Amino acid sequence: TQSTRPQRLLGAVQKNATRGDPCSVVKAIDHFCRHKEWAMNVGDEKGCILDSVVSEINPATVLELGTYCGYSTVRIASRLPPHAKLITLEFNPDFAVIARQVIAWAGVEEKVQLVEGASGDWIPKMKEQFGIKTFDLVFLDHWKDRYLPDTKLMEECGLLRKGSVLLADNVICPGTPEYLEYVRNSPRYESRYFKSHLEYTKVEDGLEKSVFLG
Ligand SMILES: O=C(NCc1cccc(CNc2ccc3[nH]ncc3c2)c1)c1cc(-c2ccc(F)cc2)cc(O)c1O
Ligand SMILES: [Mg+2]
Repeated sequence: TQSTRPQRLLGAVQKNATRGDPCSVVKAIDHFCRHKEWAMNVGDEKGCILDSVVSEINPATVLELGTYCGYSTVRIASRLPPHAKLITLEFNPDFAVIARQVIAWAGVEEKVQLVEGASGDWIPKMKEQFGIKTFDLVFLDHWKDRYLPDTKLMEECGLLRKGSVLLADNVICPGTPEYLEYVRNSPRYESRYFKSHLEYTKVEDGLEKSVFLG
């Protein structure tokens, strides 16, 4: 039977990356997606912006919405301080199966909790299920029409504190117009656009970094 693109991406990691070396996992995925098959990872160019935001915040608690194959999960987890926790939500079970193996190959599973399900169901349960008070960083990379409703839900559930950072992928391509309008016009956020390109292409895309002001 035919393999899926995530399965072929995992194969490239197992063939070309060194177990326990997150950087080699990231490089193997980028090489595969640039030279073999495009895939919707945040990619190397936007990934460097993600890295700098993570290093700047040095977060103790991170929420990632949209794991896919675990590429950004590995990038973030490999930069977290000891005892920091990254919770990553994935709705698609086939993606989750692959992501767990990519995360394990990179050797960052200690810092990562992959939860299968939808953001709308899990965000209200974060505090009771995982003992989370607030998130220092949220990386939004799931269904683009969920960015705004989930941001409002996180506000309502008290998961954001003064200084919490939202970092949103794909605000240009595929685009998240309602989300952008909200964070750029709300007095409760200080928002900034980091211009870049759609992963592995010359098409414009970028990340929006929005600090919650409380
Ligand atoms: O759409 C995108 N990603 C989201 C996505 C997509 C499919 C499935 C899932 C299922 N995972 C999922 C769902 C709901 C969820 N709720 N909570 C967790 C959670 C997890 C998620 C995307 C697309 C493009 C793109 C494609 C084509 C093109 F031409 C240009 C650009 C580039 C990207 O960087 C992208 O990130
Ligand atoms: Mg994305």
